[in-house]
Amino acid sequence: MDDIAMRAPLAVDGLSYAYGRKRALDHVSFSLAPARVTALLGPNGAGKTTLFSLVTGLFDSRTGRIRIAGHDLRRERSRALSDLGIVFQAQTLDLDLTVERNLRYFAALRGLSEREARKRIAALLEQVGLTEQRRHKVRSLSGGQRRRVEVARALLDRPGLLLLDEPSTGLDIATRRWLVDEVHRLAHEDGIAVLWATHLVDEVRAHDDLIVLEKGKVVARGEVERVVHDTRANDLNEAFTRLTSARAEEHL
Ligand SMILES: Nc1ncnc2c1ncn2[C@@H]1O[C@H](COP(=O)(O)OP(=O)(O)OP(=O)(O)O)[C@@H](O)[C@H]1O
Repeated sequence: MDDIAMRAPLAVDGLSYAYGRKRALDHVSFSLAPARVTALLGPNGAGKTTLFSLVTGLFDSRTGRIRIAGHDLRRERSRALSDLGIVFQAQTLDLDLTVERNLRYFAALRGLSEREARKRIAALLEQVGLTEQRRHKVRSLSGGQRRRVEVARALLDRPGLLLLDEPSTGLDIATRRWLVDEVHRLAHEDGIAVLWATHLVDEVRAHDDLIVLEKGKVVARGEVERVVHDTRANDLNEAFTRLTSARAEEHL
């Protein structure tokens, strides 16, 4: 790992993971730059969720290394995780609590003071357009509104790194568009490094960074335009098909 990667918002080096004999990640290495959106693109089963489980400390691997903002996840776990915000693929809010209560519990878990939490929650609810719904039970919100609450929750503790695991699954078009715009704004204006796992090519923008994962391996990495160019494709859709189906053929 070089010096820049050592201090990157996220640096993954030689990471492997297996479920029993099933290898899910195979020597994965990459680092993220601050203030950039990096799309982690891979077909179903490529290993995206496994990678997220390792980066969030849910799983542990003896093979390879993860550093968040320069802190080794294994040796300085709480410092490393304190810089991380995450939106999971599955819905993780308490449905019987109000929007505000959900956020306050999380703020307390993260060690925010009452005063700081109140200020931060008000600002974030404004930002995600849910001030009016703050006293509503989450159960009464639409899927899109729930996702907005989860984005607000991920940002409560001002993370330098934001992970989103297929966050647009099941969302309406307007919320999907909002999410893609909001995530880019957070990166470009607030300097957050974003890792966005998806299998939907249309959520990726030309100037984003890209990591293509296929069968647990990184098969392409770099700015989207560069990957498209290097694959001799006309667009990302074609590049993605080539990168992933070429691999599939190799395995036949
Ligand atoms: N608990 C498990 N036990 C055994 N194999 C698993 C388990 N979880 C995942 N796998 C396998 O590991 C590989 C990677 O799965 P993973 O869920 O990380 O991929 P993914 O890219 O997130 O896919 P998806 O887009 O479908 O969520 C797949 O082959 C999957 O079948």
